[in-house]
Amino acid sequence: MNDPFAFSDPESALLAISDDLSVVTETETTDDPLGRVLARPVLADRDSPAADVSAMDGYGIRLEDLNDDRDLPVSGQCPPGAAPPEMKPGHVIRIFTGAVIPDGCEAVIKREDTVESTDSIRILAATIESTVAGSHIRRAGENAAAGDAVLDAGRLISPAVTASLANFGVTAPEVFRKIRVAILTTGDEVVAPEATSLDPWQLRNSNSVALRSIVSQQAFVQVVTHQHVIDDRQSLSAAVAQALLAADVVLMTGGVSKGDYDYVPDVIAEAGAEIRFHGLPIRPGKPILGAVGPAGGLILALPGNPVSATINCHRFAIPLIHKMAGRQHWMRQPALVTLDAPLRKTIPLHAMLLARITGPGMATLVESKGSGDLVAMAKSDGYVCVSPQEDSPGPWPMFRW
Ligand SMILES: Nc1nc2c(c(=O)[nH]1)N[C@H]1C(S)=C(S)[C@@H](COP(=O)(O)OP(=O)(O)OC[C@H]3O[C@@H](n4cnc5c(N)ncnc54)[C@H](O)[C@@H]3O)O[C@H]1N2
Ligand code: MOO
Repeated sequence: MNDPFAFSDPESALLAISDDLSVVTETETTDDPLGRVLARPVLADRDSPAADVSAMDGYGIRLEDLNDDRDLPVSGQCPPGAAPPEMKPGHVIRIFTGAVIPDGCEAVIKREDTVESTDSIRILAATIESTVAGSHIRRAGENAAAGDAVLDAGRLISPAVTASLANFGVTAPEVFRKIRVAILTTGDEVVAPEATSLDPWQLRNSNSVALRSIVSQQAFVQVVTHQHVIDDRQSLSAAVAQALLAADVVLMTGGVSKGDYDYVPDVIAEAGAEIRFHGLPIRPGKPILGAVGPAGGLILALPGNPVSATINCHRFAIPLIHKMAGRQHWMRQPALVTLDAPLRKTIPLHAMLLARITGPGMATLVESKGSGDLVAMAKSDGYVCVSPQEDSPGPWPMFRW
């Protein structure tokens, strides 16, 4: 591990390594696009809205018929889902939200701004004053004209985007293929979570589950393998080589610091990867290693301590995987929170501290015994990122699980 650090903060390390990672180019169409990354811009197939439509339930009127001294006869109905009827001069037409505006109709009056009788209405004086051409009318193409690009390539398909896709008739958009992730945990003391009779020197493999949970929250990730390897150099080399062939991203935990069995850095270098950083000024996670594989894949070797592995997978792997998945805006913009109290001590490192949301823009730190405290981590909503030598309550960025 190099000291001084190759980068002074997590963002610089992320930006530097991101430049060398390969970004997916292969595409596919999917009828289940939620959470995937759009590979091509989407163009409006028709004006949106397709015609002038009413924004309210009420009455369509010509401006010349707007006056306060008479009842206006209602000449007919203009419902949505039908071509608009003709509108006679000197009359209003009953119109409904979303219905197409008939020829000659210049404004819509909301029905609550009228006094309604059986076959006529009287418009309230204040409404007559305020009504202008276009009142409560949505104009054809005001959202987008046919042929306009309404969604850019590189957009994450959120629930909001699915609605827009459906509106423009795109049911199976072209998206980038999924990013393949391999998870390799290491350590002779680590046993499967199913294990029931453990020796005191054994512990269950929580890192494999944490990493899988974090990456699987992204619909554009496919976990192709998750494997546990003992601290044996040859087994580790074989597992890393295999993972690099099978996956775009290899996430490892354990064996990355300074112990006699910490083969991970050497094995990664021997696999032909270029190590961009080994050690960053962060806590937890100081021994973290980031490398770029021979084909531009990401290798992130996270410290074995469970809180460290979880936080740093979330902090480093997720934005980089977003970049590799083709997302245009891949660097996250976490919300700022203010803590309910100043920090008890300062450290010369970027601290990532487990925290719980207590209200809008407010959080409290979760008491924790350190980077092995999975009990504290389960009580947290995420972690706040505090700059070196700071003890102020913030505001600080908070990443939520
Ligand atoms: N001399 C030094 N020693 C250590 C340093 C250092 O800078 N100098 N850094 C410390 C820090 S910080 C961390 S974090 C750990 C990271 O070490 P490793 O990545 O080599 O991790 P291990 O030693 O393999 O394991 C640490 C800890 O985590 C447990 N573990 C490992 N894998 C799993 C898993 N899959 N699921 C659950 N728990 C796991 C393991 O049993 C250990 O208790 O190094 C410090 N030492
Ligand atoms: O990364 Mo270590 O987790 O600071 O204990």
